[in-house]
Amino acid sequence: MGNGLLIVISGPSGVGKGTVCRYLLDKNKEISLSVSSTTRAPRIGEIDKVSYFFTDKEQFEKMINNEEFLEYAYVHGNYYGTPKKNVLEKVEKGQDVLLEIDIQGALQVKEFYPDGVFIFILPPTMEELKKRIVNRGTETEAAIEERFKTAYKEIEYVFKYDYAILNDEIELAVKRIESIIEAEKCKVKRQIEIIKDI
Ligand SMILES: Nc1nc2c(ncn2[C@@H]2O[C@H](COP(=O)(O)OP(=O)(O)O)[C@@H](O)[C@H]2O)c(=O)[nH]1
Ligand SMILES: Nc1ncnc2c1ncn2[C@@H]1O[C@H](COP(=O)(O)OP(=O)(O)O)[C@@H](O)[C@H]1O
Repeated sequence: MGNGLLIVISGPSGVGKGTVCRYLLDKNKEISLSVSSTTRAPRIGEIDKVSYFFTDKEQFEKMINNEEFLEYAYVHGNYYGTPKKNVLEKVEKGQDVLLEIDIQGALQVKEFYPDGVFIFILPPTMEELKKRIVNRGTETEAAIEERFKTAYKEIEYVFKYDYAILNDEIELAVKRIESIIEAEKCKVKRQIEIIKDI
């Protein structure tokens, strides 16, 4: 059994990463989601240990010092990190693991795991992106402005990724990601053992 896929998804705030990932995971039960730790306060509807491991700055910094993170970053005034535990073990056991993380984190993952599949989600337009952040209704006006301003800088990093997915329609975006996963699994380098056995 070869390795599973380490799928990394990034994109600006409000582009629909969370929504697209939820649809993808609902339809593909074999993909496991890496739950991140964060010092951000939970939004209404978010569940501790399911949406994120919600923690405080002191605890997070302790985890950094104990090298408990695969990667971490400071985003929009808060820490976010992928707990090391499980992710690589799962991939090595052949399981596909999904990381929904920011660009700084994705670049760290790419450094030591270049075999990952790096996907960037794009909005149809910047106007639509703004509309989505505003309509989600989870952020203060200042937080919306901060996220929107950062979005312009973030989008420039699309060129560091393997794939760009336009999130115009959720179902279409999910289908595009499923096609990428399918194609990645067909790569010769991922089928060496199967090919040898023919
Ligand atoms: N580096 C890193 N970024 C993360 C992690 N978890 C979430 N993020 C990113 O942090 C950013 C802010 O996430 P969040 O507060 O949920 O806000 P949203 O993007 O507006 O939904 C997003 O770009 C997430 O992809 C993580 O474990 N590591
Ligand atoms: N393809 C889409 N078309 C219209 N609205 C969308 C689409 N994808 C997501 N949304 C909406 O945009 C808002 C932001 O989505 P969310 O998944 O929270 O983004 P992110 O995780 O990237 O910050 C939510 O209100 C969501 O319902």
